[in-house]
Amino acid sequence: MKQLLHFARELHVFAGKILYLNVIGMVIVSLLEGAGILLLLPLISISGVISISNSSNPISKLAGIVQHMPVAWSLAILLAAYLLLITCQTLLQQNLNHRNLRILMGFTNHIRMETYRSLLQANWAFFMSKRKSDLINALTEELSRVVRGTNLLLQFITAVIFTGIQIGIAFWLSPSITLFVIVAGTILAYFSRRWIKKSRMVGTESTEIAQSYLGGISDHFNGVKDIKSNSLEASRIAWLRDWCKRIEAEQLKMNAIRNHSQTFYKITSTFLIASLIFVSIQLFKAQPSQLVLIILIFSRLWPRFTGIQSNLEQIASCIPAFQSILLLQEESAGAMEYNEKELVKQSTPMPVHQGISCQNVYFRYNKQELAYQLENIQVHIPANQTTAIVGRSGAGKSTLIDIVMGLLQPDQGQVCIDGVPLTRENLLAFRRSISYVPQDPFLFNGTIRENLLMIKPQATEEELWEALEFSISAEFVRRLPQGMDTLIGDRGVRLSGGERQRLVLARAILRKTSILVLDEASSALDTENEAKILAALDQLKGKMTIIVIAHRLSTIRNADQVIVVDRGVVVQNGKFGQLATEKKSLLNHLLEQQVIVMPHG
Ligand SMILES: Nc1ncnc2c1ncn2[C@@H]1O[C@H](COP(=O)(O)OP(=O)(O)OP(=O)(O)O)[C@@H](O)[C@H]1O
Repeated sequence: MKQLLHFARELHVFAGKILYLNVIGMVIVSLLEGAGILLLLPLISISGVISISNSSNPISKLAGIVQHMPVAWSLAILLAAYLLLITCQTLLQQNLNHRNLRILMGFTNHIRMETYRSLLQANWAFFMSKRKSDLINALTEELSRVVRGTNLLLQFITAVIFTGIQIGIAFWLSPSITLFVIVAGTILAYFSRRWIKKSRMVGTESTEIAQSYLGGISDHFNGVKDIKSNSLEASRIAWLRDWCKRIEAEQLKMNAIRNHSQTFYKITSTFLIASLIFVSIQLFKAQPSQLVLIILIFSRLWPRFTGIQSNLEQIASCIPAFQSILLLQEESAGAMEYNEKELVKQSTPMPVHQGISCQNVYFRYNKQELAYQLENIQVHIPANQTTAIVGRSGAGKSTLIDIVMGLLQPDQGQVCIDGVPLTRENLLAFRRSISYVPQDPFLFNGTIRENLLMIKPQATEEELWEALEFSISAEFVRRLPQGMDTLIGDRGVRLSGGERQRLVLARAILRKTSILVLDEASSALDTENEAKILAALDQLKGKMTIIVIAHRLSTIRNADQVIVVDRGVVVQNGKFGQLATEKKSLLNHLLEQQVIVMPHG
């Protein structure tokens, strides 16, 4: 219940005054409904079905109001009052429904935004520890369950208010009978606890099942080429068949819980009404009119009461979704790289005058393991020069770049920019001065123009073409049927690997940052285009700090500095010409093989 209370509190903080107004509205609606029921009594009395005695109980008083009027008059007055009450109640109810929906949408959008914002502000290590599909599941399926849960919570509040007021009216009419029903209702609530508990357990299972579905489906579409070319269809079908069995079992279990509880509620309700009538007549000697009214009230009240029970069950099944969203928010807040204030404070890129240095940097991915992926790294990357990082596959090149960009935090040692340690105080400003071209470039499912403008929304047509020319993309873009407005498909699938890389380079150039980081960015290019890009990058020499993970001999020839990494340690560092002549060195060995390193994946 802790999580539910937390969300109820959040709902309270978010909606504040509107929530109170709605609660007042609900009280009025329930009072109107109660009054409508009370009006039925004088009507019954006029009709002569039941005669109201002249005793002093509230029912007799109510019936007495109209007893002395002519029948036609009293009937007309009562019916008009009844009509007015019901009209007011319906209109107010309609208005409340609309306001409740606004609270619901506003609140769930608030949770959505908060969760997404905290995810965006989380560090890279957090994302490496999470399954992508689990995060997607949280932002889609789990959030929609939170919407449902919030809706149920609002319904629950309404039901509790309605029931409370109707119990109040019933108490006014007959305290003893009402007390009897409250005791019976409490016993019913006590026994229904196990269904609430069971619903919650099945709800946890639903979260896991939804996660495994999304995980499996995204694995499928990420690896569809592998599946097709390696004939793995049968194993995928087997996976889906297993999943279908799980979801079927889960749904049946949920339905069984609902069926059992509903059957229990129905039978006990009937038993209770029967006992109520028996007790009223035999023990409390109730008047027929009082009995009719009590039955009237409770025949309306009971469905609400049992409604509250099933409402609680459904809320319980949504609690795991609340929990997982809350956990995600907590985890991402714990991994927060920067907050809103820092985002505003560090909005301008940080200039780098002397360079970036790693001082005694140690790093390991798994903090429980003894082995480090990077050990005692001491390197200086001078500003406005080109630094190439080389080494065998798995040597630690990408990890080193991630440390340099402040994506990963060293376990020991530090990264300094112009001698100033890279901390939360300057991380964002430093990151704003970097353009990064990864191994697997990220392109949106949109047009080439949209993909470029995403980086710099106010870029002019001239600037866009300039960036495309620089990255040797202008020619192929011109040849496309809609030029820059051509749709490039999911992650740019309609383009070749080399075209994708060149576009991402154009995007990086468009940002006009002072640091350009290329992680094996030219691997998918043919020799001719690679030569052109290298020539273009050469023009940037002295104007930009370029860090490149190099896989080909050609890439590092023009570098001002080469850093050779092996098994997490820097084994050589210096000018290419000098390092290449060192006999029996790793660089020499790699050069002899003509390929610096085979890219992984
Ligand atoms: N997320 C991770 N969790 C645990 N270990 C990791 C993770 N990423 C990389 N490693 C390990 O860290 C080491 C260095 O990996 P890294 O990706 O930095 O190598 P690399 O030199 O860039 O390789 P390649 O040239 O193949 O891309 C490898 O042993 C790798 O298995």
